Amino acid sequence: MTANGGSSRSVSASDPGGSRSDATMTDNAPLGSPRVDNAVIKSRDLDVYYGDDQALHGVNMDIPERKVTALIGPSGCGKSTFLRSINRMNDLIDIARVDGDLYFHDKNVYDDDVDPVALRRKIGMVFQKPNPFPKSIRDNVAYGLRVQGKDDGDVDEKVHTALERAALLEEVEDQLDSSGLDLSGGQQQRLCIARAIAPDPEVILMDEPASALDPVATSKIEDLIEDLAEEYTVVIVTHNMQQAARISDKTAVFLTGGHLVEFDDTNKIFENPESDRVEDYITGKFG
Ligand SMILES: Nc1ncnc2c1ncn2[C@@H]1O[C@H](COP(=O)(O)OP(=O)(O)OP(=O)(O)O)[C@@H](O)[C@H]1O
Repeated sequence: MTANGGSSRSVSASDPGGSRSDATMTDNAPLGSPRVDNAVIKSRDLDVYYGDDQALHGVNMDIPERKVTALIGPSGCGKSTFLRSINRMNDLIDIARVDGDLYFHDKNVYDDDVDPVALRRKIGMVFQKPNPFPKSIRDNVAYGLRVQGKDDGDVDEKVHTALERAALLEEVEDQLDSSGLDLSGGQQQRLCIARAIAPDPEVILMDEPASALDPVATSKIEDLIEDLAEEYTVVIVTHNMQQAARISDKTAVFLTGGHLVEFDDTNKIFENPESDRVEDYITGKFG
């Protein structure tokens, strides 16, 4: 896959159309319980390359609906690469190439007829550093609606609803026309979350959303993520294992070289992982 839209993904011989609804997990499945009943996203033998370097190796994973799934592992193991492959943000990296399959509701997002922009309407993203626009609070959230073509009807009502869902409304209700840049870091991140949820996506991808925040702001974001999972499917990359243990339902552990080693209920991963290497990582023997 390249930024200019050319897809170089390979298509398996057993699946010449590039799409299959059964999405059977292969022998390459990680340890643990990688299959879930209510999966919204399924990756099957997903490889990602940057030029000649392979960043992900045959990732097989089911992501359950309306739960928080945490992606953890040491630096450079491919967590962000996997996250970005879900809504094809890797398309924006010239040298990135994807092999294998990534299903969203049983549709392979790498099929030729999938429009990545439309896909990102359904699968929104929040980044590590809060990145509000130099616009008013109202316009920051309304921008999310405009970009997604959902600025028909009552924009103000939608802005209010998104700010409320992002647990920010009470703090900014009287200053909707002030700049988003005047908010604290934690408020800016909740503003970005409001912008992401305003168009009402199904899935929210979060790449270390609290790593730039102080403990109080982090705690608010963690509470918010747990609340969001009542309505949305949340996938979060975090370096903070306590955070993963606190807020996630499922945890995927990637280890060096871009391998998904174990996937299971979060309690199981933190209390009784199957892999010795995962146990060593969880207990801080390497990081
Ligand atoms: N845009 C890029 N161009 C080239 N190589 C990249 C790019 N992004 C990531 N990589 C490489 O892919 C591998 C996985 O990186 P990735 O950022 O996905 O890991 P990560 O687990 O999220 O790391 P971290 O925890 O440090 O953010 C690394 O070797 C990295 O150097």
